[in-house]
Amino acid sequence: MDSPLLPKEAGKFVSENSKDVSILEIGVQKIAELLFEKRNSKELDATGWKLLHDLNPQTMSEASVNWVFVTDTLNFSFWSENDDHKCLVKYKGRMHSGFWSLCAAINRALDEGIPITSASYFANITLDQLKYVLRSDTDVPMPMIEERLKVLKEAGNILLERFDGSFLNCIKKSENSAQKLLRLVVENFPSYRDETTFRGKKVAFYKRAQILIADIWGLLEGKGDGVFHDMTSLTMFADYRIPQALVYLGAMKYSEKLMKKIKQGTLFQSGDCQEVEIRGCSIWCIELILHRILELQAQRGCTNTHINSVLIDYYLWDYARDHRKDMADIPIHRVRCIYY
Ligand SMILES: Nc1nc2c(c(CN[C@H]3C=C[C@H](O)[C@@H]3O)cn2[C@@H]2O[C@H](COP(=O)(O)O)[C@@H](O)[C@H]2O)c(=O)[nH]1
Repeated sequence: MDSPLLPKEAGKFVSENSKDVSILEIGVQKIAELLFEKRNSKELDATGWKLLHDLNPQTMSEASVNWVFVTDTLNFSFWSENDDHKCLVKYKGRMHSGFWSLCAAINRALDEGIPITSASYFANITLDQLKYVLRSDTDVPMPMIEERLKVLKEAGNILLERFDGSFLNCIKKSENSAQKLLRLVVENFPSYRDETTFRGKKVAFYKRAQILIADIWGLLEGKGDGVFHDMTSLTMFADYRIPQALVYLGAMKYSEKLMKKIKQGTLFQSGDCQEVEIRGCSIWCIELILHRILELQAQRGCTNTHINSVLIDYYLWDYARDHRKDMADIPIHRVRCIYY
């Protein structure tokens, strides 16, 4: 079977053949200038992963690496039909929603003495135990609990059988290459194989596999086992938040027909043509933004920055979370799948 186009090439191919999603140069330029001004801030630095997000582990350890692996194995589909009625998890006095509700639930379980990040535990976890770990503090449960159980147990058993129960052993096999680690993850863990076909070509977005590598890089601050000499080969992570931010900021545009479907709350299927166009154009849009930032740096003689698509993604994702209300009239596209 022919191997798929990897995310960067996939994004380029999709954007060149997209009918309902387009990239707007003026918005690309605007975001590039916004981020250029922030080039030396913590928001655009690997250390921001811990400094800006207190639910993320704050210590570099094997346990923290496995925390990242469990969290990114479950890092998908948190949206609810009604945004005013959704899963919330209370942790240390604060309510958390979406992706952060998952992190809060993992930390709550660990505080309760449940070894949720130990492969020997989560490889054999029962549905009732997982429901307890991920329990909501509202009457709306976290979506897709059955799928979460399946992918978590599968990942736990593979980690025990092939990597002696620790994701750190998988990282060590990558020889400090993000691309090698990407291959190891998608070859060994089926739930990370975020691949589809578009206009007759196999394309891969690998959203959870790439964010897993990026989160390890962030946790380890790009040091020691977290040194990846090819971090710039990773793309943004094609989820449902970044497209919303790109449309809101004027860097991407949906056709009238597509925007109408999204505003009606249409449930798209993973792999639908328009869903692939949204994800693929998001990837390519961020690549164009990165290219513009590098041009601005060259024009203005700034050479010391280390910007890449991962840091642009992290910034825009946090931006989308912080501007949820401002973006209310740009709804997310709805999909239920295990990939994002
Ligand atoms: N592109 C991109 N997608 C991301 C993330 C993250 C979490 N990363 C944070 C953790 C440490 C880093 O510093 C990041 O701040 C989650 N997601 C995706 O978003 C969706 C959840 O959205 P909501 O329902 O609003 O929570 C869902 O598809 C989830 O898979 C990211 O960073 N980039």
